[in-house]
Amino acid sequence: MHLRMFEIARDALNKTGRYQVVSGIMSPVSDGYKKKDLLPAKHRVEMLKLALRTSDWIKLDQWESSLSSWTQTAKVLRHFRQQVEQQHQQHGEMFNHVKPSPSKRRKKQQHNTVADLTENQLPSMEDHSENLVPSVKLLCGADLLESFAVPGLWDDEDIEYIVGSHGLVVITRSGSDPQKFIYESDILTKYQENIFIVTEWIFNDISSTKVRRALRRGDSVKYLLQDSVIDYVKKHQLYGIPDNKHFNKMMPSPSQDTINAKELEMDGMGFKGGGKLINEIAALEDISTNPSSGEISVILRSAQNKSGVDGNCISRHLPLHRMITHLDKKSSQAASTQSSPHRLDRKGTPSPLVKVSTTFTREEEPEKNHKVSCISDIGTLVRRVKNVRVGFTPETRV
Ligand SMILES: Nc1ncnc2c1ncn2[C@@H]1O[C@H](COP(=O)(O)OP(=O)(O)OP(=O)(O)O)[C@@H](O)[C@H]1O
Ligand SMILES: O=C(O)c1ccc[n+]([C@@H]2O[C@H](COP(=O)([O-])O)[C@@H](O)[C@H]2O)c1
Repeated sequence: MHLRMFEIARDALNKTGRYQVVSGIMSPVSDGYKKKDLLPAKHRVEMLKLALRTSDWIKLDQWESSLSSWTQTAKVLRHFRQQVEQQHQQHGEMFNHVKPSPSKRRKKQQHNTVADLTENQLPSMEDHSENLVPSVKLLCGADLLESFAVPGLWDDEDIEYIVGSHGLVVITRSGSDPQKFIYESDILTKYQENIFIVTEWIFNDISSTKVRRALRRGDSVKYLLQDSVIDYVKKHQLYGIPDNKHFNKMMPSPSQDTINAKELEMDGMGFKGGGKLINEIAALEDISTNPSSGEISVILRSAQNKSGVDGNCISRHLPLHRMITHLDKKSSQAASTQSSPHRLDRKGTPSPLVKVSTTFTREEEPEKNHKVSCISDIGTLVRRVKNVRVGFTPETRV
């Protein structure tokens, strides 16, 4: 949501026609902030780098995080203003996407020097010339605005400086009422012209605390964080994620998922990104269940290898050490016979051909791995069998 906030704010400001947002700056707090669960800046910075790879306008700035002690937000904003002014002097045109006409530009050059600008002014579309220095505003959620009222948390003069000299862009958050909060605060009411409230209608009650909690519990956070960030968290065992094989299999690498999806287009074998994928065509020969033990067996017969040890086809139990990522019934020559699991039970019915894709990760040798990580299409079959529990015992067959 920290990244979404930038997008929401940019849209809202640009739509007014009075602003053109030229850049977003993400400034991770220093380790000196000592907030509970705050990871070392080194990791937070790396995760941000990964998360920001897909943005061409939100930039990571490491100045604040590189300091050993915590810096108040007012000072951080002052720092960025100075930086923006410096950059503007050196490469003024970098902030200009819309070039005014030469006559207009001359006029602006005469009147809009850095000193002419009030500190909280952002360049409007009309005034968009190289002589306008972009202003720096603090982007926050409504809860941060409301934290201004927490006794002893913020210095009054800092609040005045932040709101009076820079300005705020506040994204609404469930449970908050920024308008009311501003109304009840004398200082905020005084500078309310500088507070831009953006009502976000696509409510998203996500919070870092909740994401960290999910990670700690080994729950999936896919689609809440970028895949690359999830991989980083896993690799470095951050946020107390369970360091055990069970967890690793319950939350397989998202990048691996992507690779598998691509690989599924092709038949054959391959190693990519640390994972080994085997696609094979097999005949679904039998599915049987044992309600008392919870055991489920699927017997597949390799369609390629017709010469079995006993002279028949090789029947293969798919043990749980395999992660069945895909059981493609569309490739079946007799897909319709699969609609009823009872039919599958009956020996002698034509064996439907299925395409099975299994994935092993390099670190996890299949022989040692006895737990199911993911069952996709076969789950439909399994759900139809009443009173069957999928067990996680080494003997269980799927
Ligand atoms: N879902 C959200 N909607 C609007 N603003 C948000 C949301 N999540 C975070 N923010 C804002 O992001 C900024 C960074 O805050 P912070 O790091 O405390 O995020 P958080 O997700 O609320 O974290 P935590 O759960 O640890 O309090 C704050 O201004 C906060 O208001
Ligand atoms: O400057 C202050 O007095 C101040 C007081 C409280 C919080 N902040 C900043 O607010 C940001 C969010 O803080 P938090 O604790 O809500 O994650 C973080 O960048 C802090 O440095 C800043």
